Amino acid sequence: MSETGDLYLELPEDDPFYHHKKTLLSCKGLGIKETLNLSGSLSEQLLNAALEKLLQFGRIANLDKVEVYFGEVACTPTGIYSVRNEISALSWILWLIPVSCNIQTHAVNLEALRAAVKGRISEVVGVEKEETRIVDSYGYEKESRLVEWGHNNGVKTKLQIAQIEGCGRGARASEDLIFGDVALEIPISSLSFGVDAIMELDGTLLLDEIMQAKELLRERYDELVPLLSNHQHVFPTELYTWEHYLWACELYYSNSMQIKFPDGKLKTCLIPVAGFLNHSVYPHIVKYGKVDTETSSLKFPVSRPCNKGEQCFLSYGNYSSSHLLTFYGFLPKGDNPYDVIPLDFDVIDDQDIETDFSSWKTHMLRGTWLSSNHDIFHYGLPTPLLNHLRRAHGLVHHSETDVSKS
Ligand SMILES: C[S@@+](CC[C@H](N)C(=O)[O-])C[C@H]1O[C@@H](n2cnc3c(N)ncnc32)[C@H](O)[C@@H]1O
Repeated sequence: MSETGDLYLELPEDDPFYHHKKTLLSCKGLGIKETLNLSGSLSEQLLNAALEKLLQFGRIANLDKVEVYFGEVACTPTGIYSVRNEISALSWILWLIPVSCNIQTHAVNLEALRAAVKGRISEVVGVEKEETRIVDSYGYEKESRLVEWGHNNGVKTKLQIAQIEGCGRGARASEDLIFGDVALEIPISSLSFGVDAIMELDGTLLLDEIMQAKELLRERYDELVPLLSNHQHVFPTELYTWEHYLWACELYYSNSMQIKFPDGKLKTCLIPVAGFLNHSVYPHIVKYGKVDTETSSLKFPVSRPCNKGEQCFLSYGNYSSSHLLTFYGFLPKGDNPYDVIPLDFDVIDDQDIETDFSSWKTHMLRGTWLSSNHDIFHYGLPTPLLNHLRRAHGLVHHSETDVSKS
């Protein structure tokens, strides 16, 4: 925000879908850099217009691969691409609006804009909310002991563990949470279960299970690795270490999260308490995974309100329902925008494709098998796929299919 009351929006050049997003922005009459003037006294109408422009930009800036691919056709009449995208776009806008400003009129406008964005955040999920039936709170001793261990080791949480119908255990808000509230904060020192944390489980069946599982993994590793070392050219020793093997198993057993540490390294961690958070296509927590260097902790802020007693959901990632079923053993409720079928086509021999950055090299279709709407025309064919098919049949020259020119 400048002294003149301007708010600057910019699509970062290192965005992995920069060229596609640039094209989508231009379809909306927007550039990769936009300025929003918030000076003077703004009428409600002007403020709404500013919010719409911010949202159009924010939605496109926050699209992921699948959303970019279906960008044109997926956008609903309300302008929403997906619940995940809408939540990310609105929270991106909130981070962008400065919290303070010396000039009184600008400050009033900023406050009104923040209030309007917060209003939209509360409305995003609306009737699609996931209903949660709590079976029991803190019903099991070992979960309570883990939470207690967390408290003693600097874990701060506004969540309670509960037995939830259809989800096993889950986490629910122990107080009303609004945008930006940190639902869970784990100190860097507790980002993986150490020996002392595991020893908290002493005397429980869970500890036996963990120890047995670890022993079994070690046995399997000890059996396997000597065989691999006979074929070093295929299985280089440095890749088949005990640490790498454990890492793969942790992933396999699905409770881990990929966390970026202050040294820039990505590590797979089993995070206490966070491991109780269930997944939803209408998540509360979407922005996590990087250690905050100022506090040396990992924070899980909510991006939409979660009322006291409501189950607090995380987004595990942009996974299809079949992936969630295969690797996590459950089907998410509601229409999952990541239910897509990848399509494999031969590359078309067209020189323009090499130079056109906004051309797709892989394609996909929306999978309707798990959707509540099986109507064949509900999703339609995505524009990049149609363009590819037209080019393959020589119906149109590649450059003519550029959406910005259509
Ligand atoms: C990280 S754990 C979450 C805590 C887990 N519910 C428990 O009882 O320990 C991931 C597992 O939770 C379950 N889960 C996560 N989200 C779910 C959902 N929306 N519906 C049903 N089960 C879910 C799946 O079994 C998944 O493999």
